[in-house]
Amino acid sequence: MELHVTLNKSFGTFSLDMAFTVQGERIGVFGPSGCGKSTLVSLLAGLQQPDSGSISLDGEVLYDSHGGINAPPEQRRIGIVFQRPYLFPHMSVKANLLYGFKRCAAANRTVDFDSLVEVLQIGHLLSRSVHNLSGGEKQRVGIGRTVLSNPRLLLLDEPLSALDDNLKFQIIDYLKAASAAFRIPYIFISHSLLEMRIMTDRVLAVSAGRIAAQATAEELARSQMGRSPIGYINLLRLDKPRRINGVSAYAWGGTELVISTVGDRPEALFELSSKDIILLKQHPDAISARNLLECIVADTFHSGNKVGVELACGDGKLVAEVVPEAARELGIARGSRLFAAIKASAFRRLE
Ligand SMILES: Nc1ncnc2c1ncn2[C@@H]1O[C@H](COP(=O)(O)OP(=O)(O)OP(=O)(O)O)[C@@H](O)[C@H]1O
Repeated sequence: MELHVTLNKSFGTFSLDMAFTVQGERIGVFGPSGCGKSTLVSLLAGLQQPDSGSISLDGEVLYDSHGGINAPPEQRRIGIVFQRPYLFPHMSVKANLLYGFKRCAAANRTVDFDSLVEVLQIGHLLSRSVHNLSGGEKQRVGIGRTVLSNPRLLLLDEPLSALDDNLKFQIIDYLKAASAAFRIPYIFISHSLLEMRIMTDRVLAVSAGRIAAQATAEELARSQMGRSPIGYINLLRLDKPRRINGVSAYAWGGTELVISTVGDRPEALFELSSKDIILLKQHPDAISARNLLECIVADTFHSGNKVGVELACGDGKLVAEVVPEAARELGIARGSRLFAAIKASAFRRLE
């Protein structure tokens, strides 16, 4: 997918003024509340008209204020998944799913109904009314209805914001699976950097109606580390826990991580903040932290008033943060050897 955009739109004191070109299949639009993310979505989809500018998607001009081009939403073939799915209350799940499909020109119908139902695991819901579906089921039906309208681009407008953590990760898997199965690129909109890192390859960072940066989510996470109260979040997918004395030990990077959460799942995603890793120059005699990892400094970076330290711990990678004075005292430089101490309780299970 290749998108060229130049857009201007003003409402009262707010003005959106964006110009960008972006290529890829998993694009993110990241920014705080009120920065203009949803306005961008509605301008791209043709739900609102810009004051001026142009939009071209894969070489096709959808909007051009100079050329007098303004393709209506149905011709743009851009599907939107909203924070809350607007399902038709008087229709069954199946009728809701088929709504967009029936309106889509036969030549554009590349998404097969049965395959979609399987990808989203909604076969058992088809004859149900939408009234008593759970939040996660509703969202799956909403995704299904949008995907079945056979869009060439999906705009995912904060589709996870109304869901609790557990459900969020289920829906992430369904969104990724549907986009991959039917080869539909997406633009994922969110104020969550964590979601950006899980869902996207390239991110447009938006601030006050402007594109502040275009980067990978990883680059953004590192650049925000020193300014963020939660630091840099290490994401660790761990599996096959062993239960020992009320804690779990997961194989990781050729060693083991001891985590105090005892889960029932064979595999889970954990987060660990860069703030929760203590670096030591020498092996201590004894330490209360249950994890003491021998590491090599793979890289360092500056972020705000902190130094980020990328650690290679066997085959595993972690990012820790220290103040510059600590970096000097520890002699931190690429290739230096350190110990990383992490409490078993510092890991938080995300799914
Ligand atoms: N139709 C409108 N009329 C007047 N102001 C509007 C209109 N639509 C949006 N705005 C204003 O434009 C700004 C950007 O709104 P927008 O909904 O695009 O932000 P957002 O980044 O999506 O925020 P959030 O994450 O909270 O949904 C806000 O200040 C909003 O109040």
